[in-house]
Formats: sequence, structure tokens, C-alpha cells
Amino acid sequence: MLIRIKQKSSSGNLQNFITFASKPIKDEMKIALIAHDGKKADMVHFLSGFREQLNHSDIELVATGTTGSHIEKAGFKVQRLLSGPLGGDAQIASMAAQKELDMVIFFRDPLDKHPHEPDVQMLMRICDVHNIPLATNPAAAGLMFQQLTSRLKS
Ligand SMILES: O=C(CO)COP(=O)(O)O
Repeated sequence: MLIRIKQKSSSGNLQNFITFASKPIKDEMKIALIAHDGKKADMVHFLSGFREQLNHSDIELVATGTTGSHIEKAGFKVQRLLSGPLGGDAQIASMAAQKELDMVIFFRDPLDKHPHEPDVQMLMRICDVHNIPLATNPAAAGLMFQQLTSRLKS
């Protein structure tokens, strides 16, 4: 299925089209998980609510370093990359750019400062460039996760 949306350009002309293609049923998927310190508990809580689906052997999890250690302690299998400030966000952006990810869940803390804010912005930009579903809060992540996992072969 193809959905086309006509958009008004800054000059007011209806000339831009955004195209979404619904993805086919998948055999496996890879989800990236990142949470700022103030949101790590929310990430674990979120994942625990989907434990049954996440234990599906065809869902692979990858996370930035410290987020990953919290996720591991909660009993999930996850590939841990570098910590965010040391390049973990950049590693996930690289995976997104190479279309290796089906979804990025990034619980940002909007009330805190982050020394690696350029990396955070870069990751979100790369997701938009490559049309990778990106959820930055649990409400959005829940909706996307349910929709995505419904495409997994049972
Ligand atoms: O800083 C982060 C995201 O920008 C997350 O990194 P950690 O998971 O290593 O804390």
C-alpha cells in the first residue's frame, strides 16, 4: 500500500509529496533503545510491559552502554554499544543510516542538559533522513511497537 500526502511548499504551491510504503511481514527485526539518565527507569518499565513480545527470538535489541546495562539487569538480552556521551548515539545513527534498524526508541530527558547534544540531534536527524520510526516517549513507543511487532511472522 502506498500513501501519498500533498504538502504546501513555503511558496504556497502544492508540489511536495511524501510517500509512505507499508512494510511487508517480516521474519525478524532490530530495535535500538536509548534513554537519558532521568528516563532509564521509564525505559525498563516500558520494556517490561512488552516482555512477552520482546522474548520473541526474532526481535533483536541494541542499546547504548548504560541504558543497555539497565535493560540487561531487567532480564532482557541486548547488544550493548558505547555509552551515549562516548559515541553510542553515533553508533546507533550509523546503524539507522545503513537501514539496519526497524525502530529507534529514544527516551530523551527534555529537562536535563547533555554534553553530547550534537550527537542526540544527529541521531534524530538521521532517523528522519532514512524514515526510521523514532519514538521519544513511552506513549509513542507503545503505539509504534505494537504496530511493528504485529508485522512479525508468528
Ligand atoms: O546518553 C545517552 C543518549 O544520548 C544514553 O547513553 P547511555 O545509555 O550510555 O547512558
